[in-house]
Amino acid sequence: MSHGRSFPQGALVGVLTAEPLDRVLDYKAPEGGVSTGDFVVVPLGPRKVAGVVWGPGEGGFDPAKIRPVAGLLDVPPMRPEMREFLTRAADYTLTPLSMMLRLATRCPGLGQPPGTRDVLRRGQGAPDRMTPARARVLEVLEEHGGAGFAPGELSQLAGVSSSVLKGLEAQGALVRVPEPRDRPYDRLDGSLPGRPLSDDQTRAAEALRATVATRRYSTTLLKGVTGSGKTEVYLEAVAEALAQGRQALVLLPEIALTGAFLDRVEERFGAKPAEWHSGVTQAERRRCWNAVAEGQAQLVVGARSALFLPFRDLGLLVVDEEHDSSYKQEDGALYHARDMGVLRASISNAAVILASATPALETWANADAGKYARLDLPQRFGTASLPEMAAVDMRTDTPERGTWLSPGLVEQVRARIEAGEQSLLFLNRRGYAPLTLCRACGHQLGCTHCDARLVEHRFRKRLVCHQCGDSQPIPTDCPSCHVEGKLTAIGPGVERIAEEVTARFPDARIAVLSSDQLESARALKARIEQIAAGGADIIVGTQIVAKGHNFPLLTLVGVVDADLGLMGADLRAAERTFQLIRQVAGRAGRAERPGVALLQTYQPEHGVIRAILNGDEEAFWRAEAAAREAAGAPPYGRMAGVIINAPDEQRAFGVGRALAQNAGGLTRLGAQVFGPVAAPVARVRGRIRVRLLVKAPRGIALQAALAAWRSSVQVPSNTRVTIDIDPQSFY
Ligand SMILES: Nc1ncnc2c1ncn2[C@@H]1O[C@H](COP(=O)(O)OP(=O)(O)OP(=O)(O)O)[C@@H](O)[C@H]1O
Ligand SMILES: [Zn+2]
Repeated sequence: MSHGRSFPQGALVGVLTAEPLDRVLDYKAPEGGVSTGDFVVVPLGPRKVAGVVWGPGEGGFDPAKIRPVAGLLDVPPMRPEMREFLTRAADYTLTPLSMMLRLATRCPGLGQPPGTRDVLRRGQGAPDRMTPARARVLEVLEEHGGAGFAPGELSQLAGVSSSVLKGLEAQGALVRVPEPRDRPYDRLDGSLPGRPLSDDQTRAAEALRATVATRRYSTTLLKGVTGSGKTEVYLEAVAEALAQGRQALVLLPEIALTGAFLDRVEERFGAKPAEWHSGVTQAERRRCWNAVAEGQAQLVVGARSALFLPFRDLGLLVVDEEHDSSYKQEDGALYHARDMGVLRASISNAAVILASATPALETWANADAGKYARLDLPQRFGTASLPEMAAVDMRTDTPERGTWLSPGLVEQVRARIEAGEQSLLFLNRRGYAPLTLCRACGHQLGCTHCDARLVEHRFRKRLVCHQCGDSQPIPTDCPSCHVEGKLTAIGPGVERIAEEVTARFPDARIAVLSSDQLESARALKARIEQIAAGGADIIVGTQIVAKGHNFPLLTLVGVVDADLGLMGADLRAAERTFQLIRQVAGRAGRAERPGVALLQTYQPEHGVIRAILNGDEEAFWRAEAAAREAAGAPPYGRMAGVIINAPDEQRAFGVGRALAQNAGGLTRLGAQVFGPVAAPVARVRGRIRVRLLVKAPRGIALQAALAAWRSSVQVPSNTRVTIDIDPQSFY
């Protein structure tokens, strides 16, 4: 029956698939007809692939050759808002629509009926003997807190063959049980009372609730100093969305933060929300995707890709720590989750809350210009006060040779240990040493595939390339001159700071927190909870510790190298340094005991260091905004990066020069084109990278001009041209 379907059987329809074709393909509607938005299966060559009916077919092909749609998938149709969002996001980021659709259909087993499926769980039995492979399987189960896994997923996660699982199953250490797919989520109760709020918090919470209650699009910057209780406040806006019967999405920049957030949601609304990020199982993803589509999931906490979930009625989007650079997706579809989130919300009539203690300059400027509303929480919650901040002048308070901590900072750490308080030493550099050098010939150890130095990781006993991830054992003799025993580690990474601290305070309990420790989200959460409960005296960490954690006993933050971020020529060097150091300093003194943050620097008179210390944030943003405006830089001008990736230099520069010569369409609009030049990291995984940079005034149709520009140049098949709109990184 074709009743209610807009395309009756045989009608020509356009179907978008996630295959890399970059166009909508024509098919004939099947028996019963289809409507725009329906999820379908279509034949493509010899295969069958999933797709979405995008509208009427284009026609113009031999009708006899057009094949019919093979079937409909049992999934709620894609809503018009979602189609509009994908289209506009694709246009904005110059990404093929098919790639956007792929982001929006990342549901394992899309359209398969719920029913049950067999999963493996931990059983009562013990293995007869423990092998490393068996131990890994049990560890994975342990880490996921008793969740069941499809056998294939479990063997993949544990990196073991299916025979290992069979062995464990035979001994009863694993049991196979049927599990219903897509169990509904527990109801969140928005009417439960929250914690009593301070006056500032109440004011902000009421204003946010009001924006949600309008059921119209708006964006509000919630700027609150570290520890002011932004989470507590935006949970009130979530309560309002729940009261309205609409869905809410909270984006967090780091999986390690979701654990604490889930607990707070449970405490506030009586149940846990849905989760969407790389740390959840396939079954959980599927459950989340389907429950979001059906409107059964009321609240989702997730990583940036959660923006592409099929919400039935999104009423609120919160982007927590909105300044965080991890919201920019840096490969595949290059999009910024904050900006695309605002787009998505404006299409769905949803309210947006951008929460941060140190907003992105873009956000600050949008609030300053009145495009976004702004709410401030100027004080920490309760009796806690903001940490006192001071510089350690490394020119006079110089560390001993081969060490990195100044005598002044060491004394402060000692005092904290004696008082039973915690210290955090922050250095945004993973590994043991950023450079390994041969003292005999001066050779620096580099990656064979990339333009990058190898970084020593003593913990893993390997040299690692941070560009491509390749690693090798640490050699004993120099690969260039073959002299033995002359390879020397130069400069510190967190592991080296931990080594120094261990030598100075042999009795202290030291915790190293770095993103490369390959821990599962659950293990990391447990470690963070343990530290928060007082399980460490000294924490040594990279930027992973700067974000949003609450360590009540922490009263000292030492920034090992405050100058580190200031050296690059990056457009955002000042902004990033300011945000990172103020964030990490904000970990100190969050409970009753007051905190101190000490910045080791060789240039205490540097403008950015002074701004960080004196805490006059508005003055900093205003100065930074003025400098950007004078330079025509974002957000006052627009930028697009062009990255050409080719097997050799000739081809890369060939395409680059052709682009530069064809730039008339852009320059006529007032844009400037710089390059081609070899990228700062000119070789990655053996391929050559060349860049161009486009600077344009605001208010021109930049994307259209860029698209025309890109297609005006012949690109050899093994060469890729990527356009990065509003680039965040320039490597
Ligand atoms: N109204 C309140 N009642 C009780 N405790 C509160 C209240 N508001 C905040 N807190 C507590 O204060 C601490 C800081 O709150 P929260 O983590 O929300 O701050 P934040 O502004 O997000 O900080 P940051 O930007 O540093 O992540 C938390 O331990 C939180 O539980
Ligand atoms: Zn490499």
